[in-house]
Amino acid sequence: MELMILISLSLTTLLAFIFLKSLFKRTTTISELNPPPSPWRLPVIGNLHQLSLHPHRAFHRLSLRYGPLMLLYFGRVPVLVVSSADVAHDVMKTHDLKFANRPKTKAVDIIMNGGRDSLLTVHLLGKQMVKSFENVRKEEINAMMEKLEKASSSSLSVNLSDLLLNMSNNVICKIAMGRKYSREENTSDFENQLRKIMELLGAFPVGDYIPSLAWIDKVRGLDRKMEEVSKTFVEFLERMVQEHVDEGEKKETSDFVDMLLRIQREKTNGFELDRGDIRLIILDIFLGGTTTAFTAVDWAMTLLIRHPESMKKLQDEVQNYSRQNLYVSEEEVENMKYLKAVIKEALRLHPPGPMLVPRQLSQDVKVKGYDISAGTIVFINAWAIHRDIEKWGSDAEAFKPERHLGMHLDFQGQDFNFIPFGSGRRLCPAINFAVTLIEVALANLVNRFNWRVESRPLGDDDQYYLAETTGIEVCRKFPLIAYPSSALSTM
Ligand code: HEM
Repeated sequence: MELMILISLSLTTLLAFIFLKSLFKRTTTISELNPPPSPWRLPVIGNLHQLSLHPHRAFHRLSLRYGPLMLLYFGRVPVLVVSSADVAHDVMKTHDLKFANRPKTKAVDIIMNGGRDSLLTVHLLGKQMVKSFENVRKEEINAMMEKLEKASSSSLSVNLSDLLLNMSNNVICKIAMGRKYSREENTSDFENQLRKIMELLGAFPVGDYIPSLAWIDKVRGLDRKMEEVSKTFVEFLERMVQEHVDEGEKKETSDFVDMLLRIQREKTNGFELDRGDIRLIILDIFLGGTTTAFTAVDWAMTLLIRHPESMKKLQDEVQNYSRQNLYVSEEEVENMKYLKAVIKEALRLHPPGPMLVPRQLSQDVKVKGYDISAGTIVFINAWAIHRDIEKWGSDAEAFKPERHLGMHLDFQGQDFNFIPFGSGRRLCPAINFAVTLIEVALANLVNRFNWRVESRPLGDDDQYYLAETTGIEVCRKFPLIAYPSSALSTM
């Protein structure tokens, strides 16, 4: 009996020792961790109260105090904010693979069925493919020019933002699905659905960050709206894919859906695709492309109209190369150095995704001596990096296309001081697609027309013309209303 008591006492002591040892080890490991600097935070909401309607600006302000690698909490979710080229290099190059996931939010789950990564998107948006759709761009830019010509001959203003959005939407629709789904085609429901999806993907589902408050999303109808829009859009895409199947080989031209169906049939390069994959790839292309390319031209035009000396320089270059033709071709645009500098400068000051697209860390990692845990969401504040005076000089906030003339910066994210399309394995797959469209659209707008806007009655031109929307993609808050007048006849 005594022996039994002795054995059980020894066992209990041993177990207690093992338990305490592991507990002790755990606490020392946690206390040995060196997390990045963090601003103070509130118990339930974390740092959410420190964000403003323009998170890239709020993050920038905080980073001036807490440094280029800063840890915030959205509710209980850790969020890393990167605000210098040096740290961006470590995240997107040194540890690229660990930082390559995209966060799975509720919206991605419901609307995009969890989301998927596809190499095919890269293939569809590659250089050769982009070239083969030159005629589509020409047709749609000319359609926009016709409207501008009408406004010009009656001295009327135009909503240039709207025309640009319509043009780029039409280009993407035709290339992806073989036809337009625009207001003029009486298929505006497609545009509305797309807009709703973008709004919902950019919405802030409280439950994703503070699970105990998930009921708020239900009360404000967010969950229901996501389910509805997802169902309607899936039905639309399914109908559109079926139309392509029914038309089969009869069609003369081929679009992305035809190509994906062919890959599905022939299992090209071992790709196995189902209908769900095809729908998601097409949706991905719309979500990535609908507002970004138009926004870049919209900001470039805003900046040029506000800097007449740059506008004049650009018009001289374009008209010189295009020999006063009505349409400036993509071949002519190739040689226009100032045009390329203007576009880089517009993307530097107003990257359409100022914080890129969020990523999520898949494994624990050490960056610049700080420990960051798996699951942390990561924002790269490209907007702040693009305005860093250490790289860009004391005039970093100014629009000066000339600064790019002596530089060899490209859009591939090799130099982390300039990353409007991101970098590394998550680099935007549509750089060629976007830049080709932006260059040829901008060249044609300034080749054919002189532009002016009305001064604001209250003299608040800066606040008005440079005001930004909120959200992950940042466009002009107010549409660009401008007066075109013929530039070719005045030469
Ligand atoms: C000026 C125009 C554009 C800009 C500035 C831009 C920028 C970006 C950025 C910053 C990312 C995330 C990169 C990263 O995480 O490192 C991205 C991803 C993406 N972009 Fe673009 N983009 C533009 C145009 C387009 C267009 C026209 C399309 C489609 C036709 C497109 C499709 C995509 C897709 C599908 C992704 C997701 C890639 C992934 O998650 O791996 N983008 N883009």
